[in-house]
Amino acid sequence: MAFRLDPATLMFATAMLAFLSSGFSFLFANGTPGRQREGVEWGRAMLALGGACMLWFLHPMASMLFTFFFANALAVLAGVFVTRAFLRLVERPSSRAASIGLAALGMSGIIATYDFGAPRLATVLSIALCHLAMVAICMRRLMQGRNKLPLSYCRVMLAVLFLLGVTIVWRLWVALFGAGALAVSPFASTDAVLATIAACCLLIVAGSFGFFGMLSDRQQQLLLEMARRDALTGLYNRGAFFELAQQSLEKPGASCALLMIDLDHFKTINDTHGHAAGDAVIRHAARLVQQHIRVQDIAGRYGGEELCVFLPGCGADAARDIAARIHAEIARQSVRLTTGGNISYTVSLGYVAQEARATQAEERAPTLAELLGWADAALYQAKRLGRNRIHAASTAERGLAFCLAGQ
Ligand SMILES: Nc1nc2c(ncn2[C@@H]2O[C@H](COP(=O)(O)OP(=O)(O)OP(=O)(O)O)[C@@H](O)[C@H]2O)c(=O)[nH]1
Repeated sequence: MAFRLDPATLMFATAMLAFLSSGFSFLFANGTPGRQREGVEWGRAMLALGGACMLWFLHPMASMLFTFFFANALAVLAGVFVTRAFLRLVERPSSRAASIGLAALGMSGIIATYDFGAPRLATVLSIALCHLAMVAICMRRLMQGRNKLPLSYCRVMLAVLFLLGVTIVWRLWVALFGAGALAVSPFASTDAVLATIAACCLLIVAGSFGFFGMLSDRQQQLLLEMARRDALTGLYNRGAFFELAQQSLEKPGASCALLMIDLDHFKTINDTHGHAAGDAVIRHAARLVQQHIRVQDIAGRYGGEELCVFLPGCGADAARDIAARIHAEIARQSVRLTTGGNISYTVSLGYVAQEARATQAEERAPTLAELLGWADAALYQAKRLGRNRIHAASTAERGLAFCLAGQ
């Protein structure tokens, strides 16, 4: 017995699936910190797709305005929202103008048919072009952003989009060169029409699975990153700093440096301007430090008003340059308070630089605790010599820090 799906039943099932997926998308988006906008966009896409399928399903009992104009307009909107959701997912949100352009492309054929009596083929053509543009943009962006996205979900999404693209082209081909008017009706029981509705189901089920898989993975990464950051400054917290610096230190051979930065007379700033102003000063210093280091450097908040930076691959000269830049920039700038007025402040810096081990093979590599001890001893010297200065850990200070650590 030949098995054949009837388009109306398939359309009804697709509408129900889309509404279900839309509900889950909104729930998911609202339940995650920061109300994920890409989840909201996906929810809108599913709602529009469900609405379009439901209106098509109701075609025997509703007017052309609903079953043709609104239904096709919702199908176009679904494509626009899917594109917006993907672009947000890969952190390249689409502009309003681009979304309007995509919607206008899809709507042009619908308006030509409904208002100006153009053949229905114009509608099929404009919607197909709009949806093909959606598939092309989403696939391109997914390919570009695949290094940052979980590979398995990314593959699922690419496969779904590819199949969707193939069925759209097939349907367009049949509509252009196939069995005339029958081929363009969404209720024609042709293979191309059935395949298009089945591809919609695939987009809803496998597409939603892939999309939310990628979204929840990214959310997890975000939460992990937040747990490693200091809430006031956004730099790494003490634990994360130790972990990352230790990992970097374990890479064999290369030189490295460690910088300790302490705000001068910070208690006076707090006492004079209040704790909120003190917080603003710490944030300001952290921002300047972050601006003057390289991407591979690791900046952390060591405690209170003390910041630290691990500089992998940096010898003594480079470490001195970076310290000098931070020191000079902080002395040059002042913090503008929201309550009015400015605060000028200075910092003291201590650093230690460890040259590449290849040149001193006989020496044992220092541990992170030792580097921290030496940089701290250098910072103590900078404070003792009058503050607002940079001090490099000398051999004597290295010895002193060794003794203190050994006590
Ligand atoms: N506003 C604010 N103050 C903090 C924070 N953490 C630590 N402090 C304050 O920072 C001050 C540090 O004071 P001290 O250790 O005496 O250092 P200082 O006044 O900077 O003196 P020197 O370091 O010797 O120049 C203390 O009063 C702490 O209460 C913070 O997160 N926000």
